[in-house]
Amino acid sequence: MSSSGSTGLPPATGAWQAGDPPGRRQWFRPETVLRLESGRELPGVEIAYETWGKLNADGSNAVLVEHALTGDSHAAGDVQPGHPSPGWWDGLIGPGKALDTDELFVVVPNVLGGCQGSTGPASLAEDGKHWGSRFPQLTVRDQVAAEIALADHLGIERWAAVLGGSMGGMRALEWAVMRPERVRRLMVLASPAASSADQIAWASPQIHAILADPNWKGGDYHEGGPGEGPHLGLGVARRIAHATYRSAEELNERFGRRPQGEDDPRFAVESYLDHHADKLVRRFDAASYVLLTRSMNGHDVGRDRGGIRQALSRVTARTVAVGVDSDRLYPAEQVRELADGIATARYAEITSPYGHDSFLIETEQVATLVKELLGE
Ligand SMILES: CC(=O)SCCNC(=O)CCNC(=O)[C@H](O)C(C)(C)COP(=O)(O)OP(=O)(O)OC[C@H]1O[C@@H](n2cnc3c(N)ncnc32)[C@H](O)[C@@H]1OP(=O)(O)O
Ligand SMILES: N[C@@H](CCO)C(=O)O
Repeated sequence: MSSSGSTGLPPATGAWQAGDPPGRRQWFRPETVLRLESGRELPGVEIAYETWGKLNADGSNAVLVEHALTGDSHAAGDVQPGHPSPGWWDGLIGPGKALDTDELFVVVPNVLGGCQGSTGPASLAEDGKHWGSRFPQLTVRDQVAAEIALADHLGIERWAAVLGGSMGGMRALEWAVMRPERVRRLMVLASPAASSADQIAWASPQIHAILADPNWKGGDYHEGGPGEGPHLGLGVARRIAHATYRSAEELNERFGRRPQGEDDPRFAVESYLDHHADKLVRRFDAASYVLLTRSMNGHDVGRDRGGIRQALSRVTARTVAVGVDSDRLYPAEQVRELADGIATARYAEITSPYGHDSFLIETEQVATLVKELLGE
């Protein structure tokens, strides 16, 4: 069982918490200390991950799926008594599905710095106390470095495919740049080669909302136990973020100017954002949210590699970069530019009213693209 302790949250409804049955989760603990891009060292790393299917004899059927900001290793569902637990890419992973687990060995790690089993600010450090503010800032490359150690541990020399959306797309792309020889195919969904000023700007009020919450306590709130975190700040952050994850057209069409109810003074769209905020604070740690958001802000494949073009020229994987026509956070044009920079890439576009979240919602379109890529 992981040494990850309380995430400082109210009781979770859907996500794994210390004390819950681990389900199909497994933990990998590298024997060596992880040396970070910053020069700092991170000891006691644990990576939680889940797998579906079986690795074949020559190790050629392994697929890595990288989750987005608030996702986790539970990409495909399973049902345990008392713990029915759907996965966030259920429609894509399973027997006979686009990622056919009768044929493929699908691996989904929880990102390093996250709060769903892998080591992060809410985990216990070697002194038995929560890392809290002492947890070092990570880069996307640090997160991939931990996953490279996991791949070594699992005996996977080369992934048949690495796929990810949004923050997961950043890790997928870094894999293909850092270890081109280990990535045969690559799918990057709704994700850029480098975070833009606009994306960093939207992240800024989210981070400040959490830091301004008196329960943030400089990042050292975890000792208070569940219920003591900066939930108000995290909820505000989620409201801002969730609005950027959907398109203006969808929100206007779906909610209009409708009030939530006769006795409820909120607009329906406000109630909708409140609901998503409430759900997130019950399943996610605010310090992980801040850390991962900063990792995304720092994402730039061109850093210390002679620029983006130079970095992308390293990629040898058969690549599809997928934009969403209604994505206002990671605009399709930015994803097209990414595809243009990779000699072995093509660009594809999801047509949807749902904005950035379409990579989680438009299962049929994503499935078609996945099948095409795996057939190449
Ligand atoms: C098991 C887990 O926890 S999964 C963890 C991993 N999760 C992830 O990786 C992604 C996180 N989730 C998300 O990003 C989003 O929830 C998505 C993209 C999956 C949601 O996509 P959609 O299916 O389009 O859902 P949508 O945004 O319409 O939200 C539906 C919810 O809003 C609620 N809702 C709709 N209108 C309103 C309203 N006016 N007031 C209040 N609530 C409302 C619905 O009741 C529904 O609630 P529920 O999810 O608790 O059942
Ligand atoms: N809804 C997604 C969007 C982030 O890309 C998430 O919460 O992870």
